[in-house]
Amino acid sequence: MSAPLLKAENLQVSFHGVKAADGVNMEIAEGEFLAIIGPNGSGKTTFLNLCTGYIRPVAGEVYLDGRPITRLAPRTIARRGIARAFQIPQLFSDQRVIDNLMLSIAARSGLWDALRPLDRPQWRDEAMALLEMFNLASCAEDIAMTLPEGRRKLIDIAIAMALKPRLVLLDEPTSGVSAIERFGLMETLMGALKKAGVTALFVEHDMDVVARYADRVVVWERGHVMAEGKPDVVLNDPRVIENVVGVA
Ligand SMILES: Nc1ncnc2c1ncn2[C@@H]1O[C@H](COP(=O)(O)OP(=O)(O)OP(=O)(O)O)[C@@H](O)[C@H]1O
Repeated sequence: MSAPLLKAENLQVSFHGVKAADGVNMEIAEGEFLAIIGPNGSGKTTFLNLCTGYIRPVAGEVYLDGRPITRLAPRTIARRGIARAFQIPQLFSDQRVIDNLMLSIAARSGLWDALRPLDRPQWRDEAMALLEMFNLASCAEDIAMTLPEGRRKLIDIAIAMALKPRLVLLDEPTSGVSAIERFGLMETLMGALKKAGVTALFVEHDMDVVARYADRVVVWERGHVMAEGKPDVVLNDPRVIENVVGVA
């Protein structure tokens, strides 16, 4: 079996005595779509922060392709191939969608400066290709804040894809999106990631979304993994139903 793309080993971190990571061990294989579920405050977002360098553990390691990344800066981790989209989309809301994309591409290439034009043909072409990936080409000229939350979430993920990641971490991709829009959003999102060959780890509270889109599920409880496996098995585990599914 090939080495995992990402591996976490015995991660530990506390905030004011609360163990937000209490011996986290988990792996994700290349190409996998992995869902993280768990009650509020169980440490799911903390885990994403540990994987992306936003916080550092007091013990434990995170490995990407077998190399430790635990104490690297967020920018360095992003360059190594882990991109992230947040629960609340991190967009320049008063800018056009295409500008949001071009800014990210320009920042990645290290060529952006405020005194030179942002709209360059090669950045525009790449931005349009990213928007097309997520069926967003028709809103390229729209101001980001005028779009519904589902589209804003997709734009945020398209921006994350500008980093050409191998792994994307998605914190609640369907939160704030209506039940009607949710499956359309996930269909577009997961279809695009699969086509691009990108591995995905997503935190999710909607168990129907998890059941449909996750290859595997890990269940968080008080800072560690309490169960994992195929969605149809895990989501029917009485312990998971009692602690997570029943309260989601
Ligand atoms: N930067 C921080 N400073 C202080 N406490 C924090 C910080 N980050 C997380 N915590 C605490 O750590 C615990 C785990 O929080 P975390 O946000 O990781 O949980 P979660 O499972 O993502 O919750 P939710 O489902 O509500 O988003 C909580 O008690 C939270 O208050």
